[in-house]
Amino acid sequence: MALIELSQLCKTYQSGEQQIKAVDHVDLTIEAGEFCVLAGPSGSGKTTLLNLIGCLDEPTSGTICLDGEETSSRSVRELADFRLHNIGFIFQAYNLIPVLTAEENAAFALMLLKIPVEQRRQRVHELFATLGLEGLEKRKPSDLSGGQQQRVAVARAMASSPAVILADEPTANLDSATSEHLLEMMHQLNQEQGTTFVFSSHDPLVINKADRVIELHDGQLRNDTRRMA
Ligand SMILES: Nc1ncnc2c1ncn2[C@@H]1O[C@H](COP(=O)(O)OP(=O)(O)OP(=O)(O)O)[C@@H](O)[C@H]1O
Repeated sequence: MALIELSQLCKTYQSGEQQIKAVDHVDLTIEAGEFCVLAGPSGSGKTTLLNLIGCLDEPTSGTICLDGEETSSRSVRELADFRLHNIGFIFQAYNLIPVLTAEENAAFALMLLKIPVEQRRQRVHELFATLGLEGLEKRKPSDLSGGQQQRVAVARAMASSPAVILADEPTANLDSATSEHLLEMMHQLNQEQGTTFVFSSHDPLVINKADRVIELHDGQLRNDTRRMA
């Protein structure tokens, strides 16, 4: 069974008199364990599609099946619960909570999942070691560099070991060395833990690292290329 199955998916925005087809009849299947990127020029619908997959937005028409179940059959509460248990989201602007420390931000989903405090600390400790964030646990986001904030956002997305991580332009605000390091860590998590990654990006670094490149153009799926390992 496919992890993500999109069928004739559409999202149309109304902008004044104009209708914008941000996602236009997309059929797409993503299996568990894939490391893939939604590529395409600015405005091609990458973020919109990622938000639809992540249940952060609702389609105008068409269906989204996650783990065999249609999202439209779930209530808002069930969707939020599904998201909490199964999906990690890395936002382009990190979206860390400014009043919380790095470790509190990373443990946020674990807190919502009511994981005991010692287990939360242990998990965040492991992730911070993997992501090279040791010593930064007590810092607030404003006292971290862009790359460090991005890695805290990755730790937050990884903390509950979700089946899938959706990452919107994860390298957009990072220098190339930091981007490469981050991608290498994500690839390692994909290989070792089987976590599915879906990126949106037009960064060649991300596109070259992905095992599958799904190209969008004006909201439509143009090309879908798999690379042999
Ligand atoms: N909330 C919105 N209201 C109206 N139009 C929108 C909205 N969100 C996105 N759009 C439009 O939908 C289209 C797709 O936008 P989207 O952000 O998904 O593209 P993208 O490929 O992620 O672009 P970028 O690479 O610049 O982030 C664009 O024409 C955009 O202007």
